[in-house]
Amino acid sequence: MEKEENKMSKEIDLHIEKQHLDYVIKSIKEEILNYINKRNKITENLLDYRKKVIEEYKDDEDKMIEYFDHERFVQEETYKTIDKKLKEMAILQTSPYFGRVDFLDKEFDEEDKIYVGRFGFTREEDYEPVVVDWRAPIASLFYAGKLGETDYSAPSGKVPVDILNKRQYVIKHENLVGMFDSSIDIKDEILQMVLSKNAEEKLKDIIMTIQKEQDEIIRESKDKTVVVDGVAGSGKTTIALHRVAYLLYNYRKSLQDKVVIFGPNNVFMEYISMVLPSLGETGVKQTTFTDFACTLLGINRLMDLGTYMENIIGGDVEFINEVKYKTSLEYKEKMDSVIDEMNRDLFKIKDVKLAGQIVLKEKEIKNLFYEYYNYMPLFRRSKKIKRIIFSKIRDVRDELVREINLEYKKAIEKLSKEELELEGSFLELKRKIRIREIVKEVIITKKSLKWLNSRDCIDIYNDINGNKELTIDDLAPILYLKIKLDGFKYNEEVKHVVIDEAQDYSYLQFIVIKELLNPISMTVVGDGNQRLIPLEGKIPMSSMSQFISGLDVEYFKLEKSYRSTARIMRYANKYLGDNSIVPMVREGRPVAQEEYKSSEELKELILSNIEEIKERECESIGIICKDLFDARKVYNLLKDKIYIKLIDEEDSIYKGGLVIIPSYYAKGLEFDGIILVDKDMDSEQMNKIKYVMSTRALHELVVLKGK
Ligand SMILES: Nc1ncnc2c1ncn2[C@@H]1O[C@H](COP(=O)(O)OP(=O)(O)OP(=O)(O)O)[C@@H](O)[C@H]1O
Repeated sequence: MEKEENKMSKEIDLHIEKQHLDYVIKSIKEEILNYINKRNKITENLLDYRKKVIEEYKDDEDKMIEYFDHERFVQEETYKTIDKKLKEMAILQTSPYFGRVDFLDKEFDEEDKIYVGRFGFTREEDYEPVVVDWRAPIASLFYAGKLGETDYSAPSGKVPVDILNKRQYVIKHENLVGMFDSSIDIKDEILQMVLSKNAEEKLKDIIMTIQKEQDEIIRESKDKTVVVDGVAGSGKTTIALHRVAYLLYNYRKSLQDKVVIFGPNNVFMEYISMVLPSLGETGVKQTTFTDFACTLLGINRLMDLGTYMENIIGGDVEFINEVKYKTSLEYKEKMDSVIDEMNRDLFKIKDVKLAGQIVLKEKEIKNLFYEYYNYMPLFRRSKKIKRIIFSKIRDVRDELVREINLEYKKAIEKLSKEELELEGSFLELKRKIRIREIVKEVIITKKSLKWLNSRDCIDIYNDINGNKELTIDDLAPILYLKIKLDGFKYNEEVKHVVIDEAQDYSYLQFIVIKELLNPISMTVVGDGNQRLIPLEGKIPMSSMSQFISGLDVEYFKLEKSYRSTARIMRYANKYLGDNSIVPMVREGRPVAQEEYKSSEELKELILSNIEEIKERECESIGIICKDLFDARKVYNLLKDKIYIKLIDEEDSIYKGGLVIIPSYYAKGLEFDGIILVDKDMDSEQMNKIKYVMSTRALHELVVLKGK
């Protein structure tokens, strides 16, 4: 009986939900028409107005040009908003929402409910939203842990509520395909479904299944700098991008076009390029530190990432030691001491003379350098002081010329008419010669001021660096010199900076980003265990607040991987000497381990494993080798047997399917199945690489070990 009743009530519920969905979709469709009409109206109005203007100003070309400029601006601005709204509604129309929260508003003692979707939707004549944007403050109730008493942060302050129920929907092509109620964790069932799917070519958004610990980071206040240390696959990149979407939605006026994202390489930048557009956000600058710095510095020759990583992975001791040194705090101190020394000694200050006359005394110049303009960066100061000296030289020159002219005037005044006829032109010539001499003296004095010329910071750095080929580690120190010596500034306003794979950043990289871009806050995500670049001591990102001032830093940890199965994570953890139990959503197949003795055996093993993995419906398979040298060898073994793509340079684009990739380009990417070619001895460095390699796998991991 009870069962019957339950079934009945479920059916009624489903019916009500279906009706609600129909209502929402109908409303969206009406609103779309409404907006299209609006668009047409605006075009009509603009055309009418244009006609009038053409009539009025037909003889005034300037006015016409001015009008068309203005019209284009008005059109662009109005269409931008309307088009954005239309795009959002077109997406909402097929799947308007994915969640619902029923709650008691404790302030008004009133029951209420919200439907949460990818974008917000309110009918034009209404105030109450039909669908609430997932980024709106109240939508946080959907992502908050359990049912019961809690609150959310509204602009007016915290609002206490009692969550009564949460429901999650799967809506596809306007149809309600599934519906789940939950009293504990609403997202479990859907999460299982999402995670068991195959990897896609590009990273995707996770708005339907954001977890509580992730949501807290995404919704952290805009002035907080969040530093997230999370295991591989815990969603760090995804969270960072969702945080950007969240911040832009809630603080659009102050943040639009003022967010910069730094990623590790261009393969990765391409891989993440769809997340923000799918969340309706454009205009976010996405770059790598290398591209950013090289453009600013005008550097076009730099050791490429491949060669750099090969040197490290190949165990080039001298190179590795240099990397360690250049990324250390000690190197920053070295730059500081170079700057101090230049401040003290670069300019050998002396009296400036013109035609034997002192223009400016050494003491006066020193005073300008070390007292009056001491607050300025050295080369800005020297330029300023040079301008002052030049102007003083001009004064002295003018005075000397004035004296000569006066002397000449007096001399000719003394002459009689006859004498003037005889000597006048001679005296004039003499005057001109003397003036010319003064001009020559001015040129000499100006030339003698070479000691005041500033030096190019890249040249200064090349001297320090022994003119070696520049690598990525040299970019931050050069920028640092430019900031401190030239007073170099970035010419666009930036309010928020995201740094992904931040475990690889050096002290100076963080410092330079902060000083150049001067953001109010940052989102910094990384995983100490994935640092492939050698390092002495702790990774800088974990102590950011100690060496960077002016940021309100909050540290977070994420320990659950959503990418890999529990078995893959347990296997990968062994490379770190970590046997901790990993809480995981799915157990997965066992990790396969096989040995090979020759290239021929390796080839056969790879081919048979590809077959098997494909049979289990994995679509993307990555064969990961430690470096490019190995990757090329494996590629040559396979290329005549199967269609396979080698990712061998930073500009290669990953498009899913079957690829061979060196470990350092695979950072941040993921594949349904991974075949890990392991032919090296275990060392701390190699183990980290193997950790990165194995954690790229979602469902299957095969390790082929060379004997
Ligand atoms: N809450 C979630 N719901 C569904 N999928 C999720 C969730 N969190 C993360 N994922 C998925 O887990 C995978 C890993 O996410 P992501 O690449 O952001 O992790 P990461 O921590 O940056 O990894 P890595 O350290 O390897 O760079 C992605 O496929 C992402 O979509």
